[in-house]
Amino acid sequence: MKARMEELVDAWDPQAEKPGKFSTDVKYQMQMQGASDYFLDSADRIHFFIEKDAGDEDGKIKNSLSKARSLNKVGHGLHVADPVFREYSQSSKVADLVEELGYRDPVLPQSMYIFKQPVTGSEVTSHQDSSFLHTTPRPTCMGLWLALDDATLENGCLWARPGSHLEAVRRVFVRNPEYFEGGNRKATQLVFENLDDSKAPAWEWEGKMPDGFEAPSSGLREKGFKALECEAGDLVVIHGQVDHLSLANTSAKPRETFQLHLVEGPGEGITWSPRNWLQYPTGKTFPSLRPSARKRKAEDSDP
Ligand SMILES: O=C(O)CCC(=O)C(=O)O
Ligand SMILES: [Fe+2]
Repeated sequence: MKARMEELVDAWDPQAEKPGKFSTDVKYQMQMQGASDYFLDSADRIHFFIEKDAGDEDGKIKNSLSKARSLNKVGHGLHVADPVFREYSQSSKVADLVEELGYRDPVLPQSMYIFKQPVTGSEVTSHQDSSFLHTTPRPTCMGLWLALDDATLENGCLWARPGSHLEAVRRVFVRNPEYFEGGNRKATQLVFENLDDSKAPAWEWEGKMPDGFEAPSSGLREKGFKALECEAGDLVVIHGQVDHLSLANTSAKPRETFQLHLVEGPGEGITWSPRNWLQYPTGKTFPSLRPSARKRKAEDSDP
């Protein structure tokens, strides 16, 4: 996967494509990423997003940085658009695991390759994945987070808050009806909508890390987070309601990961929210991880 990503980055022409910037800082997300069609169009494609500090005003990569070192992540369709990532994402190994975890008609809406660059890799603020990949009548999102390097306290490993999987989804990140239905082109394209803020920790609503970025480890532990250090090749399974985050990588070591997100599909009476930021082009559906669907596909392509 690392070797394949190097090839994809080599072939990427930032001048031609004008990379999007990515940050989980809420205000920034509304202004910059929310204003980017490149982000909205990335669902079934391979799009490149640079760190917010890696670009100038028009999104051009600063001269001091190579394109490879500027990247925050690549998404959100590696699992459909690239053969190497597709092979892993739609493998029996992944499908069997997901089935064992109780999914009956799982589909794969999204994948991401996160770089968390040495020294410049920024934090991912605390969130529940079901805010970004929402289903009704109940949330069904699950993340499969694969470490491609050892992930430690030093280079920005994951942190999660045990027990938070029992809490409600507090907000959803949706396409703004004012923009998409009301035709207000001055409105932001994406907005957070509150579902249940009764139990939300104050720091979440301020769009901050629980600790305000200072003395991270102790602040996080006080708020109930635990570090999930792991080795390259480990897979962390993240329930869609679990609060999780990662801190900036201030070390010289890389921390690359490949993430898959799945939800339960229509066979189980579950509907992908038409308001989710991520929507496939008309006529296309998310790839299925259901064993029967995968078997049929393998037979179809068997010469
Ligand atoms: O890799 C990270 O730092 C965070 C990733 C994440 O939030 C996810 O995979 O859901
Ligand atoms: Fe996440």
